[in-house]
Amino acid sequence: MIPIHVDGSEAFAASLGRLVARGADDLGAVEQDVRVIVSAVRAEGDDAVFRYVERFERRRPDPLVIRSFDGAAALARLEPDLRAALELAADRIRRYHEHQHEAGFRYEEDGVVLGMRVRPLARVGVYAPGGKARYPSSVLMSAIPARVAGVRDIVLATPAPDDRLLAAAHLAGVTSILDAGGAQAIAALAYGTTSLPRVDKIVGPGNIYVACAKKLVYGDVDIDGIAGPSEIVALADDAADPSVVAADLLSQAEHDEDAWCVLVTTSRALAEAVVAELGPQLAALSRDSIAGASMRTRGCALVVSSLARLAEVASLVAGEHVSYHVADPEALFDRVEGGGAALLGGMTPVAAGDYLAGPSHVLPTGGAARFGSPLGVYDFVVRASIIRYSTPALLRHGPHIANFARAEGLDAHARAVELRMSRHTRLGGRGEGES
Ligand SMILES: NC(=O)c1ccc[n+]([C@@H]2O[C@H](COP(=O)([O-])OP(=O)(O)OC[C@H]3O[C@@H](n4cnc5c(N)ncnc54)[C@H](O)[C@@H]3O)[C@@H](O)[C@H]2O)c1
Ligand SMILES: N[C@H](CO)Cc1c[nH]c[nH+]1
Ligand SMILES: [Zn+2]
Repeated sequence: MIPIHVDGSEAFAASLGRLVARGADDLGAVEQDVRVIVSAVRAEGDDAVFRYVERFERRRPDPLVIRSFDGAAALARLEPDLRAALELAADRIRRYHEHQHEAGFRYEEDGVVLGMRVRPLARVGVYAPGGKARYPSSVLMSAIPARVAGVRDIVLATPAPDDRLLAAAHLAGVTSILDAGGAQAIAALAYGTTSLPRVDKIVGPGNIYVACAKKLVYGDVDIDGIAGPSEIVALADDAADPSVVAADLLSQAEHDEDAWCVLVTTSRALAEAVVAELGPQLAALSRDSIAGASMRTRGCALVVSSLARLAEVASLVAGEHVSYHVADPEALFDRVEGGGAALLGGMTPVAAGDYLAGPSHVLPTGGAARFGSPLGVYDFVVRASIIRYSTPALLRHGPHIANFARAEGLDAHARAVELRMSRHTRLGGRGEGES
C-alpha cells in the first residue's frame, strides 16, 4: 500500500527529496480562468457573482448576502449529539484562543516615547468550503479566533449554508453570510459589491479555485496563506501501536486524493506492521477511494536509525500535522523545528485537533510549516508603531538623522529635521512642540 524506504538508500533520498520539494499546490492550471472571474467580479460586482454561482453551483442565491440569520434556531434543529459536539468545540476553541491575546506596549527612552498599538481588524471574510463536503468545524476554527481578537464584522462565505453551517456561524459570532463559494466569493470579499462591503482580510481553506483567487487578490486585501491538501507526518518508535498510527495516517488521507501521509520511524518492524494495518482499515472507510489514492501516490514510510535523525527528517518535511507516537514525545518535539500542529503521544489523535482540542485546524501546508503558524488571534489584528519625540531628544538625534538622510541623498528628510532644530534654536528654546 505504501513503500518502505530505509535511510541511506537511493529510494529514501528520492522520497525525502520529493517531500521536501513538495511546496504549495501548482495553481497555474486554473490561474487564467480564475483571473477572468476575479476581474469580472471586480468590474461588475453582484451581477458577476450571480453569474458564476449559477454557472458553477447551478443555483441562484436569494439573498446573496444574508444579513440576519437565525443561527440559534438552526442549532436547535440539529441532532442533539452534533449540537453538543459543536458547543463543546466552540467553547474549547474560544478558551484556547483567549490565551493568544496580544497587548501593545509603550515605554520612554531618553525623551522618546515608543510603543506598539494592537487593534482588531474591522472586517474579515472567512471562507468555509462547501463543494464536495461541508465543514462546520472550519467555520469555528476560522471565525472564533477573529471574534476573540475583537473583529467587528465577520463575513462567512460559503455556498448554500445548511443548518450545520448556520449553527456553527452562530456559535462563532459570524455577523453576515455571503451565499457563494469559489473564486467569485473571494473576489466579492476582496473588492466588495453593491450588497457586500469589502473586507480587510480573507482566511480559511478551499479548493484550487479558492486558493488561486486568494493568491490573486493578495495585496489588495490580506490573506492568511494558501491552504493545500491535508498532511500528516507520524513519528514513531518501536513501542508505537501500529493500528493507531495507521488510523491517524488514514484520517488525513481521507480528506483528499492529494493528501500527504508520511510515517517516519526508528523501527523497520513497526513500519511493516503499520503497512499491514493500512489495507484492512482502508477497506472499512466510506471514503476508501480518496484515502487509497492519497496513500498510493503520496504515502510512504521512512525508516531511520536514531531519534536524532527522526527529528531532522521531521524538520525537513515540515508537515501540517506532526503526530508523536514515541516513548518521550515532549523530548522529541523539542528537537523538531517548525510550526503546524504537534499531536503529542499515542492517545492524541489528529482528529482531536481537527475538531475540538482548541487550537485552530487551519494550518500551514506544503512545507509552509517551516515558517508558517496556525491561524490565530494574531492573524486578526493590526499593529501600529508609536513614536513621539521630545525637543531635547530631537536635538540629540537630529544631526544623526540628517547625516543618515544625506548619505541616502534625501535632502528633504534632513531638512524636515533641521527646520525643527533651527526654529527651536532661533526661538531661544521656546519653540513649539514638546519640551
Ligand atoms: N486545510 C484545512 O483546514 C481544510 C479544511 C477543510 C477542507 N479543506 C480542503 O478544502 C477543499 C474544499 O474543496 P471543495 O471543492 O469541496 O469546496 P470549495 O468550497 O473550496 O469549492 C467549491 C467551489 O469551487 C468552485 N468551482 C468548482 N468547479 C469550478 C470550475 N471548474 N471553475 C471555477 N470554479 C469552480 C465553485 O464556485 C464552488 O462553489 C478540499 O481540498 C479540502 O480538503 C481543507
Ligand atoms: N484536517 C483538516 C485540516 O488539514 C481539517 C479538518 C476539517 N474537518 C476535519 N478535519
Ligand atoms: Zn481532518
